Amino acid sequence: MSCKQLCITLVAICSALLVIVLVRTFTLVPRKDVVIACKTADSDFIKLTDQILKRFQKALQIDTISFKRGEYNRDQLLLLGSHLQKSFPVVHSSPLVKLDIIANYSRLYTISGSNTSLTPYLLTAHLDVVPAIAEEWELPPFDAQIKDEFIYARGAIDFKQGIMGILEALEYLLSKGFKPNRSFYIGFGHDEEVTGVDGARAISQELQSRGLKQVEFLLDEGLAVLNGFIPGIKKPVALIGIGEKGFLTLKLYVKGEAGHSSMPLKETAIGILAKAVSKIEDNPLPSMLGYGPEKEMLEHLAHEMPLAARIVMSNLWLFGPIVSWFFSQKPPTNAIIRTVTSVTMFNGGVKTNVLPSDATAYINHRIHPAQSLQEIMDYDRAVINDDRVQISVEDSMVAAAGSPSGENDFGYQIISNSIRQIWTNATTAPGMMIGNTDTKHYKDFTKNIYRFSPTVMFPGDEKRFHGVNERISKNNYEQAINFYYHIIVNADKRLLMGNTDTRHYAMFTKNIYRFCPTVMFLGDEKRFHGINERISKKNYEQAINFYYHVITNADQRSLINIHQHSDEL
Ligand SMILES: CCCCCCCC/C=C\CCCCCCCC(=O)N[C@@H](CCSC)C(=O)O
Repeated sequence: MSCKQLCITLVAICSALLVIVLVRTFTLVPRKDVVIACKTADSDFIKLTDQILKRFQKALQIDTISFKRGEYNRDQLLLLGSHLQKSFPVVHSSPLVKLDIIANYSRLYTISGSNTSLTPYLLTAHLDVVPAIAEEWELPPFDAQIKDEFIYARGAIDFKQGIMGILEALEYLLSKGFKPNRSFYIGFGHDEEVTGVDGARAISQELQSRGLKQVEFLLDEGLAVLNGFIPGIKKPVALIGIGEKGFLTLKLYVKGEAGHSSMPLKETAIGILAKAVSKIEDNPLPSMLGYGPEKEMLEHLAHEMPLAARIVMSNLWLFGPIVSWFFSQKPPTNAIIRTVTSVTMFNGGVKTNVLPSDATAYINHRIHPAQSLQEIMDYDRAVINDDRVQISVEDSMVAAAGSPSGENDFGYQIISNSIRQIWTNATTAPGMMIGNTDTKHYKDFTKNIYRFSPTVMFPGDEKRFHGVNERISKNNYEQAINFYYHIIVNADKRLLMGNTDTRHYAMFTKNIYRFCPTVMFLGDEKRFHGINERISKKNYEQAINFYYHVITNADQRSLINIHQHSDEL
């Protein structure tokens, strides 16, 4: 090939790449319904009264701690149960609501809708919290004190705002006479923090034993309304978890030889294990960017970014390695692109002058959906590369596949629209839940599993999860209640409003109606988007006259003046 031909080929390749890059950059724009913003002045806005605030604080003061599987504060769970019972009298006495206490502490509410042809949906949350080291907190973790408009307490964002928010919304709706069309369930597990095997799993079994086969969608805790987490985007980004990372907890064990510390061996069990752990920390797993829900997330968000970032994010096939490097720099973004590794426990030795007879460490991986448990085990074994370190699986769960997040996916769009009614300046996008939830116990009921917590977060707040100074602002708690209010109201509809163009006009009126002047017989429904679509000449004449009457009737000042035919005037 001559130099000229080479140049022409290179220019052709670069031009083709440029065209692909630009086409992707300007065509990846997600659906954006027009939603009616929820305003504090709205007649159905639920205001954070003193009473509402006090019962939330009371719920936070009850230390429903889970320590390990089967080990949780049973008395406190019972106390929280009676607090809920007292705080929400309408919910607990409504003929539309049935409450079942499952496995002693979990709660399953069944809310009966009038239209049994609509598939019910499921809202879930958990009653338990993780322990807290009180001395490290600014304010005591189980006092729920308020400082600078924030309520500080263990469980404030994980996840008693969900428990109380859902019940506040339901209490309000029922007290206003709300009678749902669509039935729904509310499931509160009592041991989510220790895998939910006693609580959520039992709720799921109860639903199965009742013959429930399917729910329309499930909404559990999850991602949040994030400010400043995603490089290049200034406005809040509300991520709806459509997938969930798996987890793998490995136990590393080294058998040593006890003896007098004055005559040490070359290496002790602790030394051998420390080297293994150090190798694990020094060798993070590779980036999986582009192979999981994070790809969809970035493509959804690209149009919100400045041009250069938009080009990069719309074309991960080309710029993936740069983005991977960039995202690896901070823990929250690093968590979405790879399987992460945390050495969470290390034990060995009994006395300062005794050589340790053994040492144990635990490694907790959160697994990217594109990788298998086996791959991670093999990777760790190869990195440690020392047969003296025994590796066994303590606990595991495979990652959850991505739930649908398309234009017509009812659950996703209901959640997305409800978010945007509350956080009107936020953009929503599908994301990957980096922690774990109780949703694993409900996966047989639906593919439409979504994970979103109505929590507003700023950089640094991620450390409050399971850390110190967990808190929520009063305003955010009010938003959480109203978010669940809109979820319940929006999900009560048969169809997404977005199935017609009406969604683009929603800001102008609540009075939106859908009717085609078409006469149909059984079987004609297949003609829609099918074959042999047709209309009779007579029907077309009727359609013209129907619109004639719509225009002339709507021209009246009020309903009283409506006439039947112009010749009757
Ligand atoms: C670019 C996007 C970055 C994403 C940033 C995320 C910021 C933080 C948002 C949400 C954090 C979610 C983590 C909290 C998980 C809460 C639930 C929980 O703790 N579950 C337990 C379950 C134990 S059972 C194995 C868990 O350890 O995961």
